[in-house]
Amino acid sequence: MNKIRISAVSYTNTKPFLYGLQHSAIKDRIDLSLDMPSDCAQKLIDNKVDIGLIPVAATLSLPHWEIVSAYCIGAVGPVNSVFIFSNCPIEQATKIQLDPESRSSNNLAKVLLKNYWKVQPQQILNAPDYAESTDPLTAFVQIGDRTFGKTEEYKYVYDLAGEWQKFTGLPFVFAAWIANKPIPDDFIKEFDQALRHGLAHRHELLKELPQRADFDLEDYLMHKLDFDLTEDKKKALYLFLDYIKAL
Ligand SMILES: C=C(O[C@@H]1C=C(C(=O)O)C=C[C@H]1O)C(=O)O
Repeated sequence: MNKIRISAVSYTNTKPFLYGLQHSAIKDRIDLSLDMPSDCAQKLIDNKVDIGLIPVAATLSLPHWEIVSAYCIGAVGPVNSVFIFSNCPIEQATKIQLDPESRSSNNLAKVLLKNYWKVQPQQILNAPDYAESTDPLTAFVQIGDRTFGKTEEYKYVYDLAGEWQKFTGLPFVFAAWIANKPIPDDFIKEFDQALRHGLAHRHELLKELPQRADFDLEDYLMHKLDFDLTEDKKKALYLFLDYIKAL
């Protein structure tokens, strides 16, 4: 049988899932690539893979999509790796630079700016200096490992999963395991078992990861990230998609 092609996120947040896949027999049934989230989405849209751990915002670009796992990259409150960094209070920012690696968080920033902070700074895609701001009125979105240890560098720091929870009272789903075609039930079952195995072995994984003085990896993988795709998270996912459509 042909292998199932899978694109997963290349950040630390996905390492528990990778640990599970690599320590399960399913590794021989998959062809796995690691990509930045925007590329996970594009590969699924272009049918270069069958399943992707894709930013949920990208489902709006798929003619057909199905959630194939009970797990996700989510958070209940602050996630500690998805931020708007700013030199001024967000209500005063005139420009917001978006992160080219993101699809969900860029949209989450847009949804919150419009509906929660009720401001409309100019949105800048692909700014040459997208990962920093020296301008007093320019803020920027940043996701993933590049944000680790960066919260001391800017005067105003907004954790977007935390802000979403203040706005809606709900958790948030950044990325979910999504297929662009029907996947055999036996594969889905084995795949989810492997992901569950990885989540159950996060302490073993943490021993393999290089520790950092400026970021609490254990707190991040054990507490800040919340991997269960609960009913509340699904509710949040569909609400988020509705907000994006209304942008
Ligand atoms: C929590 C995170 O979630 C992510 C954010 C994504 C996005 O903004 O599109 C997509 C996948 C996840 O990696 C993170 O990257 O820090």
